[in-house]
Amino acid sequence: MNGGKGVPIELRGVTKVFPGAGEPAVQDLDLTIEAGETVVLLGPSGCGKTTTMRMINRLTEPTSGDILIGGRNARDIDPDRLRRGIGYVIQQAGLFPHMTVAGNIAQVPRLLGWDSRRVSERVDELLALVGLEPATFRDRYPRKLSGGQQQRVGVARALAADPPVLLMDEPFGALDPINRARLQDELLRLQEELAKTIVFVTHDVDEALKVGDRIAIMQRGSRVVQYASPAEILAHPADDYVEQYLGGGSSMRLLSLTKVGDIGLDQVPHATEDTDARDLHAQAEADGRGYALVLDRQRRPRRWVTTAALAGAEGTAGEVEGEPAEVLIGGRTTLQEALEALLNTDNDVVPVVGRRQVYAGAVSLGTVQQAIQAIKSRERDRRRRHHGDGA
Ligand SMILES: Nc1ncnc2c1ncn2[C@@H]1O[C@H](COP(=O)(O)OP(=O)(O)OP(=O)(O)O)[C@@H](O)[C@H]1O
Repeated sequence: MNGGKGVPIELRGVTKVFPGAGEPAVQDLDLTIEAGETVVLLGPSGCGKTTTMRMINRLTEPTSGDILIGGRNARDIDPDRLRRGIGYVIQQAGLFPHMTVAGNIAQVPRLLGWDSRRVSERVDELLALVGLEPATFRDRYPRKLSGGQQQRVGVARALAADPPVLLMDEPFGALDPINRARLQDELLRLQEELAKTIVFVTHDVDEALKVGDRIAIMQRGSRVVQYASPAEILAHPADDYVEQYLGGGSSMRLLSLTKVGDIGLDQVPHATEDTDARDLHAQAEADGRGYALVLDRQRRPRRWVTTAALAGAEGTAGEVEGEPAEVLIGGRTTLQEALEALLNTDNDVVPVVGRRQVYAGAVSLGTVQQAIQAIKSRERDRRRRHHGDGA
């Protein structure tokens, strides 16, 4: 396996029976993970998530079945070599206490025989990548770091040799909620850049929904009850077990998953400040909402004006008095955040801006509601098609 972008992983009929155990920890598991995808294994304690993950890097050997990584059978790859191509992050980082941060990160590159200059450049690059100032952190010992910092170093270490695959076993499980959310955000950012194939174990539903491209919801014996995107799982849980596991609030969760830039936006009457006020007035009248948005010449939202103020105005739209449009949201804002913004302004819409704050549309309560309904019906159709095809 060469470094770099993710490769697919395929589990075929994988079973693991631990010696002396009554039932298999993993039974006849089939799972396909696409290249560059983050797949979350989600399920209750003891259902077999960790065992499944540890078979991918051969820390645990399957009793039967095949695991293909980038098309090659893991069984045919020397375990040490295999593990150098697979970054592994565990809860509480598992850093070596007697080694500095740099020493910990440099482990695999040194094993690979990189020269010391290349190693130290890589260490600094990775520290910066995970948000730690290299000069401050490279020579520290793990005990001098907070839990969140240790976990960042753990991620840097796993990425050291640029492996195509990352296994993350409850990586943020020991962190407080704020640091946990922060590291989840960082992981999403990193993944956008690196496109590794990531297998991520958690039993936290919100974490799974946030970081997963797809989620495998498991029961005992690693039996997969549903394997689908977060939106599909929320819109259409496969059965009562999944529904219970999600614990309700599916629509609320869809709000926190969906980005404003991905939904159909509303349009409010709008014009740039050099437009004739009468034109904007005509637009506002036709719209009937009672207000319009004036943009500056770069099309950035500037102020709200009422239809009444526009009526009879003779000059340009920019000369009409109004309230400054202070609350704006970007396309990467979640619907949940957009709702908060809506609740915190006196207006019933919030303008959405794109690059360079250019006006792109607006969000209202109605827009949010329609978006959630659209997601649900889209997922329903997808499901129907899927079942139709499979019949
Ligand atoms: N080394 C082992 N020897 C014997 N049994 C084991 C071993 N490792 C795991 N098991 C058993 O296999 C089953 C699955 O364990 P596993 O750790 O994979 O579950 P998990 O879903 O990751 O749980 P958790 O969320 O608590 O980590 C459990 O019944 C566990 O007791």
